[in-house]
Amino acid sequence: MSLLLRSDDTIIPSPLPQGAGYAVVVAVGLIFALGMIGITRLLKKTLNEDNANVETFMVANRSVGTGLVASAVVSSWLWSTALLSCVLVTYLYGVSGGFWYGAGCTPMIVFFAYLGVVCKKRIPEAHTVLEIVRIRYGTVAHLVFTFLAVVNNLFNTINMILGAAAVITFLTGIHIMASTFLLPVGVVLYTLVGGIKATFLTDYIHTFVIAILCCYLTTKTLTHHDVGSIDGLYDLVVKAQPSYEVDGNYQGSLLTMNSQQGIFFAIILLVSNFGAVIMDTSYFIKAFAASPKAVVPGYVVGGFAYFSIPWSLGTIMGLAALGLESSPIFPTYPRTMTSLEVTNGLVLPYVAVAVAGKGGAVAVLLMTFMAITSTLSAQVIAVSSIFTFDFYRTYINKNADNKDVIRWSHLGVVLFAAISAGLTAAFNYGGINMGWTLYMIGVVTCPGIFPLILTILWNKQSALAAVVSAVAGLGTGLGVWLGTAQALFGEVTVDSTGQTLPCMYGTVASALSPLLYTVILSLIWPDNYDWARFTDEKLLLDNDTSAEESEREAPIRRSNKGGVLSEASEVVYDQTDLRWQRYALIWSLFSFFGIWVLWPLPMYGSKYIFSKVIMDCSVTHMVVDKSFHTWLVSII
Ligand SMILES: NC(N)=O
Repeated sequence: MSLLLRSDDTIIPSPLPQGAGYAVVVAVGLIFALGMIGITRLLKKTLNEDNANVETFMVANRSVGTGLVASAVVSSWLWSTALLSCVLVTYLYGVSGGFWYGAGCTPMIVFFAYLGVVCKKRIPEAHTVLEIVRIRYGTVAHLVFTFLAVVNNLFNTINMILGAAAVITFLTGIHIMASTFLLPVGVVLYTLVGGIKATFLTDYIHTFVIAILCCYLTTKTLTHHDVGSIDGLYDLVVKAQPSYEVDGNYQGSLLTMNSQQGIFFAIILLVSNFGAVIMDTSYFIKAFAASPKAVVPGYVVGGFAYFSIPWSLGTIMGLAALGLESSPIFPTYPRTMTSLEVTNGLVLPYVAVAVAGKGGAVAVLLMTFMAITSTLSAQVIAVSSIFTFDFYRTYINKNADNKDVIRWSHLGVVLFAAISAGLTAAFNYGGINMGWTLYMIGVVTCPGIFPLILTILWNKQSALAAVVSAVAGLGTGLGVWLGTAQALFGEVTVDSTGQTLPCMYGTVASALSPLLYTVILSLIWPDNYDWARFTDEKLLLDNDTSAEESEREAPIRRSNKGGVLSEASEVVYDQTDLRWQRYALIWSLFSFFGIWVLWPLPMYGSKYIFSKVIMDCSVTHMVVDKSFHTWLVSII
């Protein structure tokens, strides 16, 4: 990252008391857990949804509708990191930062609609994508991809907790270790009680609350007496410009898309986010949990709805931070923010406190808490599913019954939360913060992207090619990342490895080199996989209810592989769903070319500097977009 290395030891007093920190982190978490117990009981009574049945706990009987899928996609993708980082990159690079954050988060979610619908067609009874790898390629490939998937979930989770804990600590003064270890507690409780349905329901509530708080903060900023309006914000940025000449931006301007650092960040974010989504089993679980007709509209609406949140929040709050940093209302006044404060994600809380005082602090505290809990819940259930289906049921107890599997999935939830909180604490003590993980995460999360996609889409990719390309890709990415840090900065340290160029080259090498390796190996020694073989193995778990009891509760079907399926858990995929596959492909091409290429790149090429009128139009567009998407995801 090209941050000026500024430091100053003045500690900024927390705007809220420690009690508020504990109240939110512990009490709100417990309230969610209690609420979830009530909802789970209600669902069991009214809809016969029993979380003691593993198909319900893990994939919600594969019957979740479009609205919940869309809000769950937005919510599980709306990392606390995203809320903090979209403001951070606007502060660093100007208007391009917030835009690239939104644009770098949408195409992979929309593309996932395609992948999800193909998976549901080819292997409708799956719970995790790793089951698919095992059935196609066997044990070695299964272990390699399981390792890569867990690494991905771990790094994502650490990245989220690092940012959220730093912000909660600044806002309330509670010790950083307290927030690091207490944040996962409430999540574990309600996830244990509610299973994946809990994550869908809380995701809905979280998305709604976060969207309302974003509207509150951005409105409060634009109407603050030191800002006044969009024009006022523009004037503030123009006035502050001489203190913020950005290296690599056209004329150093904060108001241009022609930002070299901005586009490097855009590439890092786009590629590493493909890794974060494709290698995260929670997106596959959500696709498996959705009814076939809900996958595509759910992911497409969710992907597009997401774009407006970091774009608008990042642009308005990031520009306000630049405009107000030298004003007495800014918490760090008379000094500017240190590079550590910036990379810890404190730009958003500082500017929120500047424009809205304690109200702003409460809004950021709640937003961060809502974001971290919903995303953590998704991560926890993803790793729990790997632990249960890809470890316990595969290698320890092949004949595990429903009760065993539920017990192990609960154990997985607790273990993963504890390990990730422990590792976050270790990272913290090692001097690593959210900014560092934000930039380098793709190096470790991307090597499996192409081998995994081709496992689902290309019947010529062989087991050898999948395994070798992923492992060699990880080696290539790590080598390029560390080698570039050494070559450019003469040392391999936390500081040099967190810089933009080593992270960009490392991430791109991690993601693309496996494509080259796997295509070459598969052309030399091709596989010729028959997709029908995916359905040879029965993956659906029968529940433990006696036949007589089930007869009373739900109509019984016999699956073609002998399993007893309730009406709710029947896995259906008819040919009309091919239509959805086509739509998904069209939308994913549109999302990439529309949002990432055709819109921003001509603005980059033309070296355009935003005029006041265009700034007015842009900010109005983002506010309307955000309001519309909040409404859309809330009501469907
Ligand atoms: N959603 C992300 N990757 O910020």
